Amino acid sequence: MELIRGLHNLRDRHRGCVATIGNFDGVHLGHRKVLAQVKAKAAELGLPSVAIIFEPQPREFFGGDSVPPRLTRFDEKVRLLEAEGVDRVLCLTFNARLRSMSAEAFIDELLLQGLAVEHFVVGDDFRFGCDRRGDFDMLCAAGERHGFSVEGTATFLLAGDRVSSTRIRGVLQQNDFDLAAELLGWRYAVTGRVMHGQKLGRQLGVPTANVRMHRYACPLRGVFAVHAHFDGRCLPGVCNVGMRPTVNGRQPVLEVHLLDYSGAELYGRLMRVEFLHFIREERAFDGLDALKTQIEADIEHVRAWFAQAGRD
Ligand SMILES: Cc1cc2nc3c(=O)[nH]c(=O)nc-3n(C[C@H](O)[C@H](O)[C@H](O)COP(=O)(O)O)c2cc1C
Ligand SMILES: Nc1ncnc2c1ncn2[C@@H]1O[C@H](COP(=O)(O)OP(=O)(O)O)[C@@H](O)[C@H]1O
Repeated sequence: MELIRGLHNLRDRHRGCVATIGNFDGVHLGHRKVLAQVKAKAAELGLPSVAIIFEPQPREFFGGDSVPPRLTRFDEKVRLLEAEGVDRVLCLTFNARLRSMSAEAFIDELLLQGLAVEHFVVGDDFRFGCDRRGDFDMLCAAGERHGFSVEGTATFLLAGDRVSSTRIRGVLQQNDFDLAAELLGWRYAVTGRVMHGQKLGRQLGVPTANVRMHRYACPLRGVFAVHAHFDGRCLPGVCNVGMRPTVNGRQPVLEVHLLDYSGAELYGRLMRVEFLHFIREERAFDGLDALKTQIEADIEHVRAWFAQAGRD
């Protein structure tokens, strides 16, 4: 798989392909259907398949309060797209320039000059270009003029509803990790480097690996039973995702206490934290003693859950 960062890195050899475009946050089953359509057509035409994505995602560029939490960071998204067998990922930087690009320029610079697409797969509700003026009909008309075909994607349903990143965020917020895994095609996890915290954990007798999160973080809050993957190992743990009101935390953190771990320092390791089961909401405690008592109870709760679920 080839990752192309930005329109300016397109070369002549990238011309001629079957492409699709979107945020692909989560690379869920709906996305996979679209990618399967792209790959099938690419195979038929003997051309490479290309997924065009944005970084940041457009709503993150516009900012404000309504920015949805991410299901996948950029590198995870690219890894999942690669696993789906896409030949190329073209990542467009969503900035002021791209934002103000007209729909006509979008077709001309990206689809015609840049990629010379022969077939374009896109949802029939897809909007593009400055102020979202471009739509499916405009793409079809451009296709007829310039000799590329355009194909709409069918809505993909599972358990009666459309599979979408928004639906999956909602399912995760309800802590239904099994349904989320079905919709995603993978078990929801957050991956990041273990960084230094306030060193309070060890003092409390409960060391916690603090995992760096994406700035548009994670849709979850609370205490969970998790599997932590690092260095090719998978260990059970208890995880808190939240603001840590008891110690006046300022921003959301994700921290994992590994049950029965006494190995090497974890700082700097890449850790993947898979969510299995919701335990409770985060709370503000009246001091560290009360917090410590609760965390000890959480650890017992999680041990009992693993024992009953037979999952560790
Ligand atoms: C299982 C678990 C549950 C936690 N629950 C809460 C909570 O309800 N409220 C809170 O303020 N902090 C909670 N914490 C976070 C602790 O405040 C945190 O682990 C402690 O401050 C250590 O931070 P450090 O890793 O930066 O040293 C929890 C931590 C763990 C491991
Ligand atoms: N069972 C464990 N679970 C998580 N981290 C552990 C465990 N045992 C030792 N550690 C180490 O302790 C560190 C966390 O200790 P802590 O006092 O909470 O420091 P910090 O505030 O820097 O996270 C981890 O990054 C890891 O290197």
